[in-house]
Amino acid sequence: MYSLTVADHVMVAHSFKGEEFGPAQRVHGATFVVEAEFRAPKLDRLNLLIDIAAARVELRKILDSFDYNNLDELPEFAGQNTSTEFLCHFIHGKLAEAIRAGRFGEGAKGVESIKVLLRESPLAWAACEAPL
Ligand SMILES: Nc1nc2c(c(=O)[nH]1)N=C([C@H](O)[C@H](O)COP(=O)(O)OP(=O)(O)OP(=O)(O)O)CN2
Repeated sequence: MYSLTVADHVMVAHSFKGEEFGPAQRVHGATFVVEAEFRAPKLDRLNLLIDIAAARVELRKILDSFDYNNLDELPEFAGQNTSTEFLCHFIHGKLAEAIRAGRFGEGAKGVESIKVLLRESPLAWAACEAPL
């Protein structure tokens, strides 16, 4: 199995509902480092898993849809606790959609699974991994 990972980052504000969150019930900021790992059992005719530039562009587009925003105010996230885990799943869904829509090009047809990992600090991170 091959894997290819691209990374970027996103800056947001958000708050959480639930006493379990303590001070994080108040609006606070977060800068997430985002890693998207694509896996495929074989390479395309150019010996690529997917084109790195295409992957970076698509990941950036997804992050731009909520970068520098208060997630509490975006209809897309209404009623959700936008936890690190939740955002991993959200980004995973958007990347899977982009691959299915052919926005990663022909080579991406071989991609079997994606893992999205978000680091919310050097001490804590979460990931969501699922087949396409
Ligand atoms: N499973 C998760 N737990 C928490 C997340 C998360 O995304 N997934 N996020 C937060 C907060 O947004 C923030 O990152 C940390 O808030 P904080 O209140 O400092 O929480 P800590 O658990 O680190 O520390 P406390 O001792 O509870 O204050 C919180 N949890």
